[in-house]
Formats: sequence, structure tokens, C-alpha cells
Amino acid sequence: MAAIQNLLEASSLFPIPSGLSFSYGTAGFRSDASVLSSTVFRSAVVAALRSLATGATVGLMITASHNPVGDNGVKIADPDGGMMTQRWEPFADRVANAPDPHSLVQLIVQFAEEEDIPLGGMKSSEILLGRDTRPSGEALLEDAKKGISAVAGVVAVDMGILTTPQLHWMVRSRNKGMKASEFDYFSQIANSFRCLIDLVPKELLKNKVEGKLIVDGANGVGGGKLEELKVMLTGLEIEIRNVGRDGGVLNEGVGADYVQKEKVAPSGFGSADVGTRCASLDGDADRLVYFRVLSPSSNTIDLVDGDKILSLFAVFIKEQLSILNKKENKDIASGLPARLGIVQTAYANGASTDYLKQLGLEVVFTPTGVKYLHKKASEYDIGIYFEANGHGTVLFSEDFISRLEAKQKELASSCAGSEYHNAALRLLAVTQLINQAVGDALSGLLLVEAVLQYFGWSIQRWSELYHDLPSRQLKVKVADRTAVVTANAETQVVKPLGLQAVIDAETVKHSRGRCFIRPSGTEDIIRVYAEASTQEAADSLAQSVVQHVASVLGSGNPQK
Ligand SMILES: CC(=O)N[C@H]1[C@@H](OP(=O)(O)O)O[C@H](CO)[C@@H](O)[C@@H]1O
Ligand SMILES: [Mg+2]
Repeated sequence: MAAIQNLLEASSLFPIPSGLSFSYGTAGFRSDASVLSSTVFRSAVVAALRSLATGATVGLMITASHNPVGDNGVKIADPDGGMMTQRWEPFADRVANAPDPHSLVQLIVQFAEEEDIPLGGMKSSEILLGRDTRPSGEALLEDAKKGISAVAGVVAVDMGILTTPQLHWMVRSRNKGMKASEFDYFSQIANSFRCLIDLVPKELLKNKVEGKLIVDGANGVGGGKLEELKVMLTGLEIEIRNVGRDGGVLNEGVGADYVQKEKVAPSGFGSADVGTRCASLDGDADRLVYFRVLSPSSNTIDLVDGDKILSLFAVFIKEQLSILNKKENKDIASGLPARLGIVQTAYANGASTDYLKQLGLEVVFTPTGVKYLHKKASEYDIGIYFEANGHGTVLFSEDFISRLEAKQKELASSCAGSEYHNAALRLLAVTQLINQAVGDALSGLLLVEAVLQYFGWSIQRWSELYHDLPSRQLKVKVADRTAVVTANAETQVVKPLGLQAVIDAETVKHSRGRCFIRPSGTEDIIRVYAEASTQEAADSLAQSVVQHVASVLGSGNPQK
């Protein structure tokens, strides 16, 4: 068949580098950019098959997020704008590692048969392509285009340089038959932000949140995009630094991952910024953390991480729901019942979980990686999920949105402008503002700003919602990280046998001690996380577990 011959010829131009193996991991394939040509080509083939299988538009993003500038990566967005279904990950792995074009094509033909995917070009579909600002992105994007055109019937639409969440948003919008350009993205979030600001209760306007927001763009794609968005915003003063134009290197001493893991101010921030509300994006702008520089003489910060962003959103949404469901609300026959769920991972600070539970909220845990959190959050009417590192969003079920729209209409005719009506309008604006496809630093940032204005809170007041337990994260390089197998949302080691008992024995030595280890899905290391009532105790717990891990698994080399 011509289609098969075509695929065979195209793939023979992309030999896989010898001695390497690729894994779809926590968030797509990532590696040194110089070895990724064949992986990107083959991932594009997988994306094309995915779009034929679903009969819908699929996305392919070239990014390595917070990794160093020399790395790159590729991930696939499913038709709903979320991460590619986990069911296809083993196939993506086999495709990436097939030793030669013949075995690759054989694998594809067999999979296409099993999944009933038409390979002969009888069906047509499209892939939206995006990339971040990495210098290697341009050439890799060309490789992706070749992968797509190797599959008959599928066309590539190059959307240019984008943040990862923009691409996911576009895929989702396209498949819903909605406008899906970058301008549409900016318009939707700028308009819904304006709507939330207009709905700030007048009596609270006097508590106006002081001063401007300063944003660290990680020298990545987010800073430039925020500059474009900024001109469409009213009611917010933003200064953007580390946009990547003045010689700064992507993710080097800057960005959300650095700020969250090192707990220091990014480069370009210093004594002049003490006390100011600051935020940091990661390299592809799907993560967001806030911080405040504490002292003119050091770069220590008060970190306001993903757990606190989650808590802020939870408090706000809970308040709007309780306004709508007030017993004395005579204007509506029934309230607006909603199942609100909070989703965290084991990296969530224990103090945040305690706080959220004290608010009476349902908190559940999943393994690391937004693909797990997102899925869990989508089981609720409103699901709020965040990783401590600042990746997360708020998901609203279709059913809840239609009930909310109906309620809004009902209130508009019975009591327009009442607190009930305003609460419904606020929730509707949140459904428009916060990215429904994936965690998005730009839309998350605008929701944080709108909620701070609503409450009239400074960053300091927000940060005082609860006090983080001191924590420490370390990495250990070991001979084979896959030797570690975990269970219970990664909080327990099941293999190697005996290691969990050793971790437990160290943990009980410390007041409020909590510690777990897991193999990273994005780096060739084991991560160690420890928490305790003092920083010294958290450090010492993490350090001693690092040593045990190294001695059980071989070759320890603790790094921050
Ligand atoms: C501790 C940590 O921050 N882990 C990150 C990191 O995954 P690892 O599997 O831990 O390397 O990158 C993922 C993708 O960005 C992100 O989802 C996750 O939270
Ligand atoms: Mg990222």
C-alpha cells in the first residue's frame, strides 16, 4: 500500500540514536535536544494516528518546560485539550524505541489494526503544532511536520511559538467548534478578568491591593506572551522581567521551578523589590508561583507556592458557592449544589492539606504528574488541582456549567445585581478565565490577581492563610532508578524490600516528620522529599534518607 511505503521511506530518514532509550515519562519525551530528531518525528506519527483514531484535532507541543536550555521535548495533547490518554503511552514508548524503520512500520500497522485506525488516507484530520522559545525548537518542529505528512490524510497546522497551555487551549477550542486563535485566547482571558474585577464588591474597593505585580518570565515563552496580554488588561499594573531578550538564559537561575525548589529570588530581583508582590512562570508558562523578597541583604523569599494558590482559589470558590446556597436566599427556589474536590500530590505541604481539611473540603491524592491530578479533578462538579510546584487549574464539569448558566439567567431576571447574582456571574467568569484544558500560568495569574482584589488581600495576608511546614527536596543519582517501585500515591516504597522500613525509622525521629522517595519521571534521579517541624529536622531527615537510598541502590551523589 502506498501509505505504508510512504511511512517507511519517511522514517528511514530519522534513524534512532544508538544506545539510547526514550520514555514518555511524567510529561512526554524529554532529552538533550541533539538526540531528539527521531523521537519528535515518531511522536508526530503517534499524534497523527491519535487524531485519525479520534476523528478530531490533536496537539503536539515541542518544549522541555523547566529543563535546561539544551534539552527539549515533545508531548501530545488529546482532543479535549488534556494530556494524551495514558492508554496510548506504552505504544508511544514502543514507537520511540523501535530499532529500525521496518519494525516501526510493523508496530504501527499492527496497532492501527487493533485500534481500527484507517491508514490509507480515507479519513482526514489535523494536528496543531506549537513550540516554546528553545533554539532547537525550530528544527524539531520541521521534524514533527515530516512525521505528520508521513501519515496519509493528516495535515499539520503550525501555530508558531506558544506557551504549552495556549496550545492545549487551542486544541480544546477547535474541537468544540469555538474560535481558537491566539487572539481569541487573549480576548477570552482578558474579558473574563475584567468581568471579575468589575464584580469586586464596591465596599472592598477601598482596600485596593497595593502596587504593581512583578513577573519573572524565566527567560522563556511566557514573558513575551504576558507582554501581549498586558496591553489588553485593565485594572492591573504588571512589570515583566526575564523576558529572554537581554542575554538571560532560559531557566538558568530564573523561573518557577528554580524559585520553588531553591526558595530564593530569581536573578533580576533584589533589594529594591522587598515586600512587592512577585510571580514566577516556568519556561513554557504552565507553572506559576508567587513570592515576596524578604530582606534587602539576602535573596531569601517568602514562597507562595501551588498549594497556596490552590488554597486561595478554594476559599474564593467556596465563598461564592456558599453565597449561592444561603438558606435565606428567597430569590432562588433551590441553591446550586456542587461537589467541590481538591486534588493534591504527596509533595503538597502538610500544612496546606490540614488547612484545606479544616475548611471542610474533600482532599484527595494522586501520583505526581498533572495527567493524574487532572483526571481525578474532572470527577467533581468543581475540581481544583495543583502540584506544589505551581502547575494546576480549576475544572468545571459540563453539567455544572449548564446548571450555573441556568441559575445565572434565573437570578438575572429575579434579582439582577444581588449578591446571589454576582456570585453566579463570578463563577461563570472563572470558568472562562481559568484554562479548562491544562494548568496555565497566565490565566492562573489573572485569577490570583482577581481574587486578591476581591478579598482586598496583600501577598503577605494571602501567605498567612497557613504557615508551611519546613521541607527539603533532594535528588539522588542511582544506578537504576526504575528499581524503586512505590504505592499509595507514591508515599510508600514497595521495592526494594526493606527500604520503606528504613525511611519510617528515620521519619519517626522527627516531630511532624514525613518523608517519601520516588523515581523522577523527567530526570534520571530519585527524588527525596522530607518535611518536619523545623528546617534543621527536615534537612537532616532528607539527608539521612538520601544516604540510605544511595547505599541500597548504589552510587549516591546528593544534589539540591
Ligand atoms: C517534584 C516535582 O516537582 N516533580 C515534577 C516533575 O516530575 P518528576 O516526575 O518529579 O520529575 O515534572 C513534572 C512535569 O512538569 C511535574 O508534573 C512534576 O510535578
Ligand atoms: Mg512547564
